[in-house]
Amino acid sequence: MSLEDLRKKIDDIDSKLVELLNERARVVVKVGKYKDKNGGPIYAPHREKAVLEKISRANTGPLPDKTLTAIWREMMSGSFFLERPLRIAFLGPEGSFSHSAAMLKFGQSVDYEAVADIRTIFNEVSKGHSDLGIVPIENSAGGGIDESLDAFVDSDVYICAEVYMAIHHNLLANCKLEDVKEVYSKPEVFAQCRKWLSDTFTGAKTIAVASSARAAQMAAEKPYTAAIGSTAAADLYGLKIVCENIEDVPNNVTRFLIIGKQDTPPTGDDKTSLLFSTAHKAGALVDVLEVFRDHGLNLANIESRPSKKREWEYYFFVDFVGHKSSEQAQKALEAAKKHCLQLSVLGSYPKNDKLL
Ligand SMILES: O=C(O)C(=O)C[C@]1(C(=O)O)C=C[C@@H](O)C=C1
Repeated sequence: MSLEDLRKKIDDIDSKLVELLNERARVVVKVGKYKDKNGGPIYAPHREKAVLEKISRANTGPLPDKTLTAIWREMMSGSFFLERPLRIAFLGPEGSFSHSAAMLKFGQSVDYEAVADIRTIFNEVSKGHSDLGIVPIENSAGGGIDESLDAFVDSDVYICAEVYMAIHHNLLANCKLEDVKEVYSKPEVFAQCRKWLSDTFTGAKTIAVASSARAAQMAAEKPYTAAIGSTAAADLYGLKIVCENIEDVPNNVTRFLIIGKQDTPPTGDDKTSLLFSTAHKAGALVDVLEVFRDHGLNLANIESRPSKKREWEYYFFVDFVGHKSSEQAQKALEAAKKHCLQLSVLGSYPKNDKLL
């Protein structure tokens, strides 16, 4: 067959695909009307998981799963647009890692709201100014993100989903490496590049700012300064990539949480996040953790933060594998409460959604 014939075939298939996509979209419009009438959140993470799994199972190739997943994520972004355009708050400005994660997860057909700090994301969602927010919670090399953990303590938002994204850091500047006098970034980013920074610079000062994208904006404005950030930030703010992939650990992954005011139903493959505090007495934390062991619930993560109310009193953040609605989880939560000053479930959500 000639190239022209092959391209004619592609054109015919494309026309059929457009028709099929719009046939799906017309059903989505009906789903939107149903939700309007009967209630129910526009974003349905449990259904999204089921759709993406079904697509992978149906895929016999030659397209890789990741291509189809990206297409379907974009299609579901279009679904939001048709049902009710969603507004999603992220740690801005544009070009931050949170922005990349948000766009990979929610696509091109939603509205994004860039805010200046993580607490504002919680406030925007809490007040209903944004439907959802995306917040970094943990990095594979640097550990917990304190600002996000602390914001959960006095917020009424829930966790409705989690996503993991590989993070590559770059030194961005408009001068030579040896001329850099100041380096801007987020404290957590410095922590992820600590070895590289100490091996590379003797004189340059590191200056902490609210986000890596804000750092890039600042480095673009002041001579002989650099930022550590994404390649997207370099493009957006007109900086050169002076050194690539400077993270100390090659598999540098950040876990982000999607926060909202909605609950996510079980999928059979879920995680639950808890926040609790215990009295400052010997064995108090162990008593709580033993409850989960005794109920056969596998703990996936534990973090602590000072309560800031009384010295040496802490808030604990624990994730277990399973959904809060299961009988096993209900019993464990009842029992755990007896050992806590206060315990709240931050949310149950589908486990382990990996972004490309
Ligand atoms: O099933 C729904 O609730 C929908 O809104 C449809 C749909 C889809 O396009 O398949 C869109 C968005 C949701 O997050 C999940 C699924």
